Amino acid sequence: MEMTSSRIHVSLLSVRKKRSERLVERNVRKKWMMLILATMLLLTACSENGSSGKNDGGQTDNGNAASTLEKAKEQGYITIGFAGENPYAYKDENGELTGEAVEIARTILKRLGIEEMRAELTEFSGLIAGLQAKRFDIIAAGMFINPERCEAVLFANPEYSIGEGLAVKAGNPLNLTSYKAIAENKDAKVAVMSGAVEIGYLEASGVTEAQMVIVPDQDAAISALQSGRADAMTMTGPALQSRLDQAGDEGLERVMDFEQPTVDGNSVRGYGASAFRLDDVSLQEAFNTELDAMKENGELLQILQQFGFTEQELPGDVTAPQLCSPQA
Ligand SMILES: CC1=N[C@H](C(=O)O)[C@@H](O)CN1
Repeated sequence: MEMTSSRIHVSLLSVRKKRSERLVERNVRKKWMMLILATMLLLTACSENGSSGKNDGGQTDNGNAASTLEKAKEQGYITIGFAGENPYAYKDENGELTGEAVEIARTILKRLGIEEMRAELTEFSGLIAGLQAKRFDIIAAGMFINPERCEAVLFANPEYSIGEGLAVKAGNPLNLTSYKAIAENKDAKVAVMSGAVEIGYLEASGVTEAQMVIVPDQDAAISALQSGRADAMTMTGPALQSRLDQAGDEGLERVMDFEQPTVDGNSVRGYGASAFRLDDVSLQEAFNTELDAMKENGELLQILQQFGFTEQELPGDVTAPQLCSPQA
């Protein structure tokens, strides 16, 4: 009897042991399943956050917690990058930030619920890098839209359109009336701002690197002309006129019969716009909606006119996607 009871006890023990082993196995399996599931979820989240955010049409802001637009609304301000170039974006004699790009952006941002605009002065050639590095959230400098820049930033639609200008010493001693004329006189030197589209236009016209005096900003361009380091300076027509007016130097003059440059047989008329980071699609779309309304109701022209632009300089129906396309 005793024998039987001890056998029963042993067999009960072994049944319990097996049951507890099965329980442990089941728990281990469950933990593995949960681990695999968590890894899969983590990988999916990482791949979504890691997407480039590049605007390839219809894509929204990437999976970051809050978009730049939402953050700006929440904090009540947004920072713009500008290059101190009259009449696009500059500080006036009272130290107030203004210019066509600034006032258009200010009006639109207010309508988007962003009351305050802060500003970061940056050399023109550093604007795109500054935007990408998040030193500011918008470039408001009247920057021209072109396919190369569209690879790096997301442009709003253009707010104005303009041609180029050339200034020389009074009397135009070297008879420089076009970029081609500069190219043909290898002794002639032209001052041009670093990072500006004019460098490409000059190259396309045959002007060599040695003929270009590359300067960091437009003040340095006029200084180069005044000091004789350059025989000419080039920049957009309105920027050129504003520099000449400000300098009031009788020793300089604007070339009135300047022949606008062409690249590949096409006129290089520039279209200026605000620009955002590539993944700030919601900000760009909201900005464009307000800009369209301002084109329609005449407000855009009113702002442009305050800075010397006329109806001729309105951008018409030209859009950023058209100007970003290499065939444009
Ligand atoms: C308003 C402006 N446009 C040209 C550009 O976008 O490169 C340059 O002339 C710099 N300033």
